[in-house]
Amino acid sequence: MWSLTKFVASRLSRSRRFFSSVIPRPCIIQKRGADILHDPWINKDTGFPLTERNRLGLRGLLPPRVISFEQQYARFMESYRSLEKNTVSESDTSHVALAKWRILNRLHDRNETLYFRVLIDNIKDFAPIIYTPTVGLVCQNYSGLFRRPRGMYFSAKDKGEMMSMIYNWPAQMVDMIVLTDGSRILGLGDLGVHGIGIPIGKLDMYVAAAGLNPQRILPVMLDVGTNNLKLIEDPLYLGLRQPRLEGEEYLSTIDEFIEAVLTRWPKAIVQFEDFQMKWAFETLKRYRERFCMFNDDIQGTAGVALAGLLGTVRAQGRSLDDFPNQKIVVVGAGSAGLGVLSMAVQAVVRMTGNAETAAQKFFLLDKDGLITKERKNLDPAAVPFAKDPGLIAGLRDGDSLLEVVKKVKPDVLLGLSGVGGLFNEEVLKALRESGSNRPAIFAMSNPTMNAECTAVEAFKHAGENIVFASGSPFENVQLGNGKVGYVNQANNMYLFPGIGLGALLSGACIITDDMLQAAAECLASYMTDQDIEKGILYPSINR
Ligand SMILES: NC(=O)c1ccc[n+]([C@@H]2O[C@H](COP(=O)([O-])OP(=O)(O)OC[C@H]3O[C@@H](n4cnc5c(N)ncnc54)[C@H](O)[C@@H]3O)[C@@H](O)[C@H]2O)c1
Ligand SMILES: O=C(O)C[C@H](O)C(=O)O
Ligand SMILES: [Mg+2]
Repeated sequence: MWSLTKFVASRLSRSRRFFSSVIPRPCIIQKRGADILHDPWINKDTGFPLTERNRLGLRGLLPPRVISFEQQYARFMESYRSLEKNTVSESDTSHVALAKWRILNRLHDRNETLYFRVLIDNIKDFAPIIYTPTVGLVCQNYSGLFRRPRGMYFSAKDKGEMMSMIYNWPAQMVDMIVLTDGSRILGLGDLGVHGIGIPIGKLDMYVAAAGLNPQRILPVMLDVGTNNLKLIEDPLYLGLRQPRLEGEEYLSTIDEFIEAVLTRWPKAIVQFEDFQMKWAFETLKRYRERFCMFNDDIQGTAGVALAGLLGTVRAQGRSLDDFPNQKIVVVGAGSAGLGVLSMAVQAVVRMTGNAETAAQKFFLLDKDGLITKERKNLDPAAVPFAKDPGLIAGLRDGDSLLEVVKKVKPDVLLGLSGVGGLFNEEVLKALRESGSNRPAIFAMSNPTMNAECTAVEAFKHAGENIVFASGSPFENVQLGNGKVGYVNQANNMYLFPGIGLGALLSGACIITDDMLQAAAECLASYMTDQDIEKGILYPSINR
């Protein structure tokens, strides 16, 4: 009996392997009637054929005509495109972006199959709507836009209850969680519970770009209060109207949530997103050896920036071995800036075997200017990157960005400050004089308003020969003689879906620095010499 079972099982699994690539497997559902139409995971709207309407108790609950998936798709795209036609002036841009987000969001709430199909097929056009920059606008207006909840909300008031709450989530399995406490949403500051838009957008990218199962993802908001007074005073604010928890109280709340998640889904991967710097570093240190997690703003960003920096050396006509000789000024000593610096330094150490050389070529500024060893009360995470003041003649603690660019003459200016317009005309013109044959500008802060400069400004003031990348998307710039100034989107979206998918498929227990370094190098390696020569550092979003 045993061997017969084994024989049948082996036959079945072989035929299953053959057929699974050809025939879609049936989806067995317990629900019937209206419950199906209200479940976006299985709803097909008017697409249910008559046989299914009979079997599932849907007859009479839908208009009689069956509208095929393809017709529904075309109808959706037509309404979406008609919104574009209504844009008459620049000032309409954010209204139109929000209108586009609304119709995508309604589709998401109604019919996930169609939603993800249109998203995957039109990722280049739709990413700026469901993700950066429009998602920032959505978070800022969340209370007004809220119609239906998505994901889970745990709050400081739920202490002691989280273990049972986690079982309220309807899916049996969860592979990927994106978690935020809303304390630093893009460059928009503390948005409290409104920050849930970010985990939702990130997980949409996981499905669209990495093919994760949309029924096994979970966006989570951990609402520990907000220090944004405007929100606390708003009677319609949907989150806790109290100051943020601090210290042990804060950490024990996160601990309780993590314990609940890992009890129900021990293999779930957790991406920490948009935590203010102190908690971003603290939670990474606390959990990274204990379960499969990473901090996207520190580690994902670093990988994408490193790939861009490696591409830049090539674009300057130098060999990759020359990377350690690049002078790089990083503006912003927060979770993202420090993450980039530590990964870039690690890369140099790997190339040269010398930690001293590694630290020499990088210069770090925060809101108080250049950071040197003379700086008082420096955040411990920034200490390894503090400069020796005597390194370059006249370089002093607190030097302004303009002074630093003039004295250091960098090859790369990389902004993660969250301050729009920081790379002003004077700074960009000083970079032009740096002597680098092809200076690079990474204006990585999000959303668009917070970019350190626009693409047009960069090509205008720093010269047509630059390499340009920004965190939020900009159009390519038309230069003289019919030439094009290429705009790269240096955004962690190029890595986090792959990091999560890789961790999931490999069954990794933790995510190591070496894995992230490998991911960055892999991203850099996709680019051909022809792309790089044009100043293209990353694959197209469609790819
Ligand atoms: N492109 C991407 O993939 C990506 C990834 C992560 C973060 N970001 C963006 O980077 C920005 C910063 O994120 P973070 O998590 O590091 O924030 P953070 O608050 O931790 O750090 C901001 C840093 O900028 C410094 N700063 C502020 N004003 C400055 C000024 N005038 N001059 C120089 N430095 C100044 C602050 O002192 C601080 O060190 C945000 O806008 C975020 O959207 C982009
Ligand atoms: O969300 C993004 O677009 C990138 C990054 O994670 C950020 O915080 O800005
Ligand atoms: Mg982020």
